[in-house]
Order: sequence, then structure tokens, then C-alpha cells
Amino acid sequence: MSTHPHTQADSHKATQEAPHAVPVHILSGFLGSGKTTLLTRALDYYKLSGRRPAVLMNELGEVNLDGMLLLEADVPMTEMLGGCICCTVRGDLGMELKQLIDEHQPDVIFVESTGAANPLEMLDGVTDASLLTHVRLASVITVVDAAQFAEKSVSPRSKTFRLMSDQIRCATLLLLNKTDLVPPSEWPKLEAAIRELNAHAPMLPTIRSEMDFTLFDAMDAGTTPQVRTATGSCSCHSHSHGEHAHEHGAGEQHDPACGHSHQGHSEDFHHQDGHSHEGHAPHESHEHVMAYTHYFQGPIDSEQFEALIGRLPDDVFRAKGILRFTDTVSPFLFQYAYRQMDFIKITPKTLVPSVAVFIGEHFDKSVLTAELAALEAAVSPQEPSSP
Ligand SMILES: Nc1nc2c(ncn2[C@@H]2O[C@H](COP(=O)(O)OP(=O)(O)OP(=O)(O)O)[C@@H](O)[C@H]2O)c(=O)[nH]1
Repeated sequence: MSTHPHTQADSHKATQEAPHAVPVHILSGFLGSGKTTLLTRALDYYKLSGRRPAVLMNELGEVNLDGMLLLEADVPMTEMLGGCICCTVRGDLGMELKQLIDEHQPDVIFVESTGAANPLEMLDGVTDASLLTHVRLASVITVVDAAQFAEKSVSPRSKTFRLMSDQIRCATLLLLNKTDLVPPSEWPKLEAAIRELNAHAPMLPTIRSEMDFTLFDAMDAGTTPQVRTATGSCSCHSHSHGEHAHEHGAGEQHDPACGHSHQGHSEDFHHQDGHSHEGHAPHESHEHVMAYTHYFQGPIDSEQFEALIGRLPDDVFRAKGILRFTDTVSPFLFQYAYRQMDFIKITPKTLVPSVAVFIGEHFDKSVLTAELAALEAAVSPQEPSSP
């Protein structure tokens, strides 16, 4: 994998940019694809080199579970909860970014959207923010869950696949994540399907969002590095000429289907809204996604909880939470994404609630609420709870 030196045009562009524009990376990708995993690694990379990253997190649920844990990483963070950044809370994005910059003077900002967000609207949000303060869109990184994408691409008309497609189209860098869950023989087919949606953005096959983080330095400097894909082909397909140097600013790489005007796009990120919204109905893409947040009154039985999760219907894609069990001492971070369940023991430094968020498509909240209530009721009051 190699990065290319700046072209003349890029150096010229760089000199014209506002000197203190803070690079903003938008992390996009469907629910549970690996955005927070990427964010955690990226924050470590910046912190190790003595730079100050900041985070703006958006969650569909009423509680920011990822944020609670990130806070412990000592990174300035602001959160927008209870709605999707790309519609209900979009108007606040500019103010939130401005506040982050005024209060913390970060060197870089990561905006992690909900997995249901349409990146186009976030691009607009960052552009609006550039009117309030000096921010510069450095990248839109879309994390694709390889296994989920393979499964969903079978029904290309489904709302979920359309949303995934929008997220892929808008990317300036693509991570084909969770490749450990898909046999390498299937990667080229997946890559080809993704290329149909976005022919230009470099694509990296990853496991747990592990990548060459020096690529962020190039993106912060306003260039997009050339990278090689797992199959060895040049990732910028429209210019697949082996070692031929070709670079694009973040804006230039957007697919026309992303709904943006391409002319002078990287400038648009700094100074004006050059987006074209014709024929675009962003909210349609994810209005089918809903979230239910459940606060537990006390510890629950771990085996019964696992069994409940095992019974979740297919239309609940994603769940996460902080749970306390009757048979364990420490609380656990619970993750569920596409039928994969994970429990990680945690030692929170601050008081955290016992809570779980369930995200999916038109699922029956009442059935889930009743099941969770039954789980809580099953724990007799006499049973000793964990300290
Ligand atoms: N097997 C496997 N699991 C992964 C990989 N990357 C992330 N995960 C797991 O997938 C789950 C979801 O990862 P997150 O990073 O929280 O995903 P996210 O995109 O931030 O999720 P939302 O914010 O809910 O949209 C976690 O349990 C991760 O440990 C991977 O490459 N392979």
C-alpha cells in the first residue's frame, strides 16, 4: 500500500485553504458494521502521535453507550441522541461542531453517525458547519459489513440494501470489514458489487476495522492516498493503470449518485453549499429504522438474556447495552450485530446505567418490552444481586 506525493494542483489547493480548518472525518456504514471499532483505533492513532482528536457521536437510542466507554479514553466528545443526525437533529450539527472547536481546539474531528444515517445529509451538515466555523471535510469513510452486505445484496430492492448502497456511494474511503466472516474466495464478488455503487473510493479489506492509519495523515492534508485491494487490483477503478498517480480531494471522489454537484466540490466543503438535491429523498432511506431503549431495574439472569437475544426476530438488526447479571460481579458491554453476540467485561470509571438499545426495522416493541419485563420479573427479590 503506498501513498502518493501531492500533485501541484493539490499543493495549490492547500495554500488556498483556511489555515486552521479542522479536518472532519464522517464515519458512515450500516448498523453494527464496525464504525466505533474504527473510531477507537483512529483515536488511539492520533493520541499516540500527540494530536488532539474530538468526537461527535450520534445515536438513534436515548443513550450513548459507545460514548460512555469512549469518554474513558479521555477524548472531548459531544453527543446527539435520540434521533438520526441526517434528519431530526441535523440542524444542531453545525452548532455542536462549533462548540467542540471553541471549547477544545481539536486537531481533527470524527463524526460517527447512526448506522441508519444517509451520509448526504451529514455532508450538508458539515458544509453548514463550515459557515459557522473552520471545518473541512477530509473524508467520508463507509464501513461495510462484508457478511451483511453479501446477504442483503440478494434483495437489492430492500430498504436496508438501498440505505447501504447510499452509504457506499457517498464514501471517499471504503472499508470492507468483517472479512473474517466471509471466505476470501467471495471477496472479489463483493468488491465487484461495491464497485458498481462506487467506482472511485479506495477500498480496504479489514478485520475489526484495522487499517493503515497513516492514511489519515494524507486525508487530513487534503489528498486521498492510493491503496491496493486484497485482490491486488488498483482500487481507483476508473484509473486502473498500475502505478499511475491519481489523486482526488475528498469531494471529487463522490459518486454522482450521491447527489452532489462535482464542480469545485472540495471548495464547496469550505465555503458554500454546492450540493444538488434534485430528486433526492434522504429520509425515505431510513425512516423504517426504529430504536427501543430499555432501562433495567436490576441485574438479570445471563443465560435467560442470551436465550432472549437468540430469539430476536430478523428485523432487529442490532442491539447493544451495558448489563448487570445476577451471576457475575462486573457489568458487561453487550453487542449484537447480525446474529453475532459479544459480551465484554467492563470496569466503568463513572456510574453507568443498566440499559440496552434495540435497533431494527418495524419490529414489535411491545413483544420485546414484555419479554424484557418477564426477564426482570424472573429474578426473585431474595436472590443476591452482584455488588
Ligand atoms: N467478527 C467480526 N466482528 C467485528 C468486526 N468488526 C467489528 N466487529 C464487532 O461487531 C460489533 C459491532 O461493532 P461496532 O464497531 O460497535 O459497530 P458500529 O458500526 O459502531 O455499530 P452502530 O454504532 O450500532 O451502528 C461489535 O461486537 C464488534 O466487536 C470484524 O471485522 N469481525
